[in-house]
Amino acid sequence: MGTFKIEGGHQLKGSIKPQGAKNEALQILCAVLLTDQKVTIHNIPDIVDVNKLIALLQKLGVKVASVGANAYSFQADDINLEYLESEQFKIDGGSLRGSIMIVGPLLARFGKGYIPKPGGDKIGRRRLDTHFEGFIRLGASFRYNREEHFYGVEAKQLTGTYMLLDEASVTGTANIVMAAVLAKGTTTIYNAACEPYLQQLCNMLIRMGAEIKGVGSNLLIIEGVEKLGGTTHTMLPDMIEIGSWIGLAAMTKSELTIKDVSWKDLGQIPNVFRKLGITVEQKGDDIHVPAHANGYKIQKFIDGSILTVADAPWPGFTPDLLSIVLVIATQAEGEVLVHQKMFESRLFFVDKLIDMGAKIILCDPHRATVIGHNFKSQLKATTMTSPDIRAGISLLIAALSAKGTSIIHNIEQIDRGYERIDERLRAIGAKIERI
Ligand SMILES: CC(=O)N[C@H]1[C@@H](OP(=O)(O)OP(=O)(O)OC[C@H]2O[C@@H](n3ccc(=O)[nH]c3=O)[C@H](O)[C@@H]2O)O[C@H](CO)[C@@H](O)[C@@H]1O
Ligand SMILES: C=C(OP(=O)(O)O)C(=O)O
Repeated sequence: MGTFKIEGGHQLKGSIKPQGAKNEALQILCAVLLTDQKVTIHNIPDIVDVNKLIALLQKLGVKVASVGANAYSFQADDINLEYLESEQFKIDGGSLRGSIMIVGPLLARFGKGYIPKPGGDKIGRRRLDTHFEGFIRLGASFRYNREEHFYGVEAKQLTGTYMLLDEASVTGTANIVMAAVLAKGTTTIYNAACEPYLQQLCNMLIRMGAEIKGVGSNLLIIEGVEKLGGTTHTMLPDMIEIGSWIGLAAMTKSELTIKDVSWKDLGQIPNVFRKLGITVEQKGDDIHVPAHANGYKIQKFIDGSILTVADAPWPGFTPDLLSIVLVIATQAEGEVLVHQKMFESRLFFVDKLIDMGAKIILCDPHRATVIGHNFKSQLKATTMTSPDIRAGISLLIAALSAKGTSIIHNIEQIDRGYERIDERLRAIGAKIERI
């Protein structure tokens, strides 16, 4: 178990460039299975989950070559389907969430897709019904081995159809889209997720020869094609990292510039932080957060009632930033209700913040009320364990703002989604060590 030692209470300064988006990378990497041609991908984040997926693709027979910093080419022209039936695949496929998205491309191109129960954060129930119901609608047969938690779909030929997804699942939509692009006829997907991750995936598939209408909306119409070809793709900056750095700047009263953020793809993110009282300035395509020497004040709703920040499928606010909202609210002036609607076990980490002196009432597994200190009382350093990726980064931000030296264990959770985080934070003045 890896550990960070963090000396808190220091102001940071400078600029930080976000990595390529983790959740986009996991979709895009699976899409290379849809063609026997070469696909070159730039701005791939060097993080544990993405590297695990690349290793899995290699074991499947995909030829992977480094073509520069954070850039690789992939060629899936000699796929080894036997790996899918190996014991090793059960270990590899079960070690991250993103592996679930190899199923759609494999099913569409090779007639079968298998996957063990995927890993990822333990943040509540994470069902896969949307994925498999979609494949079944396209004509696949489905089986599930309950003892081994092993899923399988098979079909000689997928056939386009109309489907209304039971929920706007991000990875579910990606998986179904990747199956439908090679199905026979027209597939209409209503209640599709439309996060920038998915827009990027659809645009890449279109460049590979797919016919997709409605990109960016919750109604996708896909005309199946026989074959897809190669392309080049560049990942967007990671919007969750961008939100994390806005929070980090505010909590540590630091002036930070977040470089090349792709403002047009940030949706509600800048405004939600503004509602928390944080100044988020647009400078070209950068975000500038000035030092909040006098703190920041949470806004109220027009009628004077307490602000609620809740998650929702895009263009709603992403659930992956709610843990960060929660931690920065602990030092704001005012109160906020954080409502995590999607996941039922993502707020339990507030215990650790309460230990550090934060005023938080966990109302139920989905809702926490935070009463900010307005920097009148500093959080106290402590020893903690990171339960999941976003709680992990939130605890790290809390530790950087706290008085004294904190220890965070289980930092593998943070490394799964944040590239060389200790090194990058040290470059802006953070006192953080990997021990
Ligand atoms: C690898 C990857 O891309 N992971 C992301 C992906 O996970 P993932 O694709 O696994 O998440 P889903 O979009 O399937 O669902 C997330 C949760 O929200 C619930 N739900 C979803 C949609 C909906 O309309 N109503 C509803 O209640 C689901 O039951 C589930 O509990 O999307 C999540 C939601 O943005 C993010 O937290 C994850 O970081
Ligand atoms: C929940 C997340 O990731 P995953 O879906 O990979 O567990 C996340 O990125 O916040």
